[in-house]
Amino acid sequence: MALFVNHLTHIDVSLWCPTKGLVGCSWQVDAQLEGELGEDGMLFDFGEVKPWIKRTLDSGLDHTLLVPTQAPGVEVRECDEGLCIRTTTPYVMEVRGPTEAFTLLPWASITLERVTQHLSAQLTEQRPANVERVTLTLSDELINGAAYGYSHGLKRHSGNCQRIAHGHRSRLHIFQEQQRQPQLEQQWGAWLDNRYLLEEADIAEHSESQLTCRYEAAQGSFSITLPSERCSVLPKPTTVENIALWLADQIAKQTGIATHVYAFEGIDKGATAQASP
Ligand SMILES: Nc1nc2c(c(=O)[nH]1)N=C([C@H](O)[C@H](O)COP(=O)(O)OP(=O)(O)OP(=O)(O)O)CN2
Repeated sequence: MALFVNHLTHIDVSLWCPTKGLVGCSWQVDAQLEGELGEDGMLFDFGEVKPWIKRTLDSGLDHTLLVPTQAPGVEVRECDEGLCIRTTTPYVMEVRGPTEAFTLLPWASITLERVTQHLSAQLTEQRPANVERVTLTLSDELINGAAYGYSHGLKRHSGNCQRIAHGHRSRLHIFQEQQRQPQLEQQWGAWLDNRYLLEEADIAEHSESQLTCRYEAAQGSFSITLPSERCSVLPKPTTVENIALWLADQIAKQTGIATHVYAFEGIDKGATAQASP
């Protein structure tokens, strides 16, 4: 007997890719549970499936930086903040933060298949009575048009969004004169893809080649150093509201036309803002 729950939740993470560097991802989570029926005729109450799986993901891998510890040039060590991750390929990066802000995975690269198996095994190990096996399916949102992955951290967020390197993969909709602008969407989506977005006030060091962003948050001290060309600096916190406002403003100035932006933060949510040149 098997029970399924589709669209159970989303996972928003950043991962270190040996070819692309820091990549923001959002994955949809579907779940299947196999086992025996209890006396109540149920395998596991639907009302409990979702909170149980969501709780496990939220307190584990969600909103962390996934680090493939066997990837070339990746070094992990303990530091005053908790953990220090250093990379060399494809670029030099250093991230420091509390241990729970990272998920260390003993692999050469992070793939959706490996993460899916890892989480399914973890949930199966912690399964409730009646349940014999839990199988998750993780998938990227199907996006017919422009999309971009980005990484950031929100130091004032009371939850796990304060972690300095978590990310999202997001749609981008741009309207001018009430019409979608697919060319502008592609252009800005490509420019934003795999960027690190940060608030100007959090810049600790900035040279032509490297930028360090550092802040204190409720969970601890965080810092990230990476190539300046990979970063975009916003005047305010990198909430999706401010990203929408910032993009609308930049695009209106670039094109000289009033612009309306729908910025998504991962799957199915976001903010909208308008700006005039
Ligand atoms: N109004 C806003 N609220 C939040 C923002 C924001 O920009 N504007 N941003 C965040 C974080 O960046 C966070 O990464 C969003 O993650 P989310 O998946 O929404 O967080 P939850 O775990 O609470 O939601 P799920 O149901 O698990 O997807 C937070 N808030």
